[in-house]
Amino acid sequence: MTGQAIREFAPAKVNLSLNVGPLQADGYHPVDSLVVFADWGDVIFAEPAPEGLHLSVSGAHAAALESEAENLVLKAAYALRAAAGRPELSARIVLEKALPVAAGLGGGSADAAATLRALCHLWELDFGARQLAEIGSVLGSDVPACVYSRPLLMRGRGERVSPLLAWPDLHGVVVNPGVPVATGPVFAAYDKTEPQALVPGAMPIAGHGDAAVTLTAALKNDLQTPAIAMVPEIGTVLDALEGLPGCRVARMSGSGASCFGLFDDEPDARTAADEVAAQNPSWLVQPVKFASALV
Ligand SMILES: C[C@](O)(CO)[C@H](O)COP(=O)(O)OP(=O)(O)OC[C@H]1O[C@@H](n2ccc(N)nc2=O)[C@H](O)[C@@H]1O
Ligand SMILES: Nc1ncnc2c1ncn2[C@@H]1O[C@H](COP(=O)(O)OP(=O)(O)OP(=O)(O)O)[C@@H](O)[C@H]1O
Repeated sequence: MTGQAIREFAPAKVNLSLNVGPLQADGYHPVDSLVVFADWGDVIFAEPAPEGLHLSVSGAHAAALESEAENLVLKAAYALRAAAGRPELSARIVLEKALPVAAGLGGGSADAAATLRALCHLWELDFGARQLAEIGSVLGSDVPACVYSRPLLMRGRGERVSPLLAWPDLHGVVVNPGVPVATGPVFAAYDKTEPQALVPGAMPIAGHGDAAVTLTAALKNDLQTPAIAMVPEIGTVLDALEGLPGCRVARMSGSGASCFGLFDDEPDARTAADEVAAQNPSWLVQPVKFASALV
């Protein structure tokens, strides 16, 4: 990459809560989810190229990805070019893949959203966040949320996002047991559990961390029980998090297998992360801050 490269952070998405309604005719489920983003994620670099769209992938989890043509980064680049009506636009893109793949952290969606932001800048296109979210919504249900990458409510099948203006920073630990989980089969397993009609949640208001953690503790993830039935390691991770001193909430994110624990402050979260990592050396354990000013 040259000095002209645009850098965009692609933070991990965590669903603090996830209510899921019954399967709709379009093959998707209505959701109501309180979503936050971590100071941990992938990075996208984009720079000018003489012609075409080119991607190279590096980083700890690069090997888990399929062909470059299937990568959501290139799909996002093509979608943006089409939306702009400018097929001649070109770029060289590098993805540094730090997030585990198929982990419930929205990594592919985060990469797609970061690509939209980076190329919009590189190509000097006049699209705002709302338009980028709309362009990205066909690539994945989590892409609109990832375009904003700040605390928000996600509704519809993921395409309706409402950023939360007064949600505080929170400290936590994200743990992934190393078992990839495909999203579709977890929703399908949920369908066998007689889903209830979705009751829209109220707009959460929590000006300080303690109120936000208390509010989060009262919520749930409807996919957690079916996911644990499919992947028992998720239950083991939740038991480990719940047993840590100072853990106020332990829950699965998205369709799993990643889970998070919330703690009162950063030192508590770091101590807990060290302890769970020491006891489970094969797990990916990451202390994080869920923050608003990430992208
Ligand atoms: C579980 C969440 O991560 C929560 O944020 C999202 O709802 C899923 O987001 P995603 O991974 O971007 O999902 P997509 O790639 O759009 O969809 C994968 C599959 O999950 C199922 N799916 C996804 C989203 C949704 N609201 N209802 C669904 O039933 C569908 O079977 C779909 O074919
Ligand atoms: N850049 C990318 N990063 C991750 N996965 C990608 C990417 N491009 C394509 N994919 C494909 O997308 C699928 C989902 O991967 P991802 O890591 O986004 O899952 P996830 O974290 O479970 O997502 P979600 O939380 O949105 O359900 C995988 O099968 C993967 O091969």
